[in-house]
Amino acid sequence: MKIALIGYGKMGKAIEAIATAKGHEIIHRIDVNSPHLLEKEHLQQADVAIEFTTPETAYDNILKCFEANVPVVCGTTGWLDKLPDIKARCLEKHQAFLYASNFSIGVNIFFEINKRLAELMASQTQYDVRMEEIHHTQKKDAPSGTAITLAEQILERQYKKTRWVNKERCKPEELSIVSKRIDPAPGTHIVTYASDIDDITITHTAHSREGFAAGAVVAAAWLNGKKGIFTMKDVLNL
Ligand SMILES: NC(=O)c1ccc[n+]([C@@H]2O[C@H](COP(=O)([O-])OP(=O)(O)OC[C@H]3O[C@@H](n4cnc5c(N)ncnc54)[C@H](O)[C@@H]3O)[C@@H](O)[C@H]2O)c1
Ligand SMILES: O=C(O)C1=N[C@H](C(=O)O)CCC1
Repeated sequence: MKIALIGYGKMGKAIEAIATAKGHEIIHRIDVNSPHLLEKEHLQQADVAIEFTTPETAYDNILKCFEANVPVVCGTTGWLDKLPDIKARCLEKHQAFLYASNFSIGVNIFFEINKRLAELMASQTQYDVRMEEIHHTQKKDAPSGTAITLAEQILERQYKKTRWVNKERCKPEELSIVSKRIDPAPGTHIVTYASDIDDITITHTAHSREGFAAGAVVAAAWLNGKKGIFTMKDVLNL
């Protein structure tokens, strides 16, 4: 599979290592210094594009992939206000798009556990739910995309909570997400249900970026040749 890497930072480099080891070919490494490689004539040489850049650049990069008729796997977080628009344009232009706030298999299983736990706790009103996420200090967005996914899963099932907030002290109807930035944390997510009697805590701790990168490569191989909008649930059959 010929891959165009859009974003050649920490994730781009981790993806390159895994994709190359699996026998895939990286035909473009695109970053802020090589914007010309985002032109159609270059992008269309790839079977699939993998986009890990910045909250400010993901939207335009994805549209360029659609213009070049290249399936795109995107892991950039912090731009989700534009996701409905990207999905509409993907369908309108008959393209292929797969977004995940977190590509690791472990986190995608954690998402399923989080949903089930939220369902079980919905009627246990003696517990109050809160969240914490810990990442490295270079991270641009807060809360993390993964934390937002977890929070939305809880909000869909916990009738006591009406919205998430990115602070510790909040109203009873708000779901607190505390963001900590500590090097070199690749990504830790903690969901706690606390009561006077006991606490239930679920935690996912990434030990490196390998899981995110490996998941993105699996997703890219899966998306190659398909049309439509997909998630990691489709890839992993969860
Ligand atoms: N979904 C996941 O599993 C997952 C995992 C880790 C990180 N992320 C997200 O991926 C994104 C990138 O993370 P990172 O740690 O690699 O960041 P990074 O800062 O190390 O790298 C970002 C790269 O994007 C490049 N870039 C900036 N503007 C660009 C543009 N217009 N076109 C092409 N490239 C451009 C930069 O040159 C840099 O190489 C972040 O949003 C992060 O939150 C997602
Ligand atoms: O390093 C990052 O940045 C990460 N971003 C994703 C998020 O925002 O959830 C996934 C974990 C690592």
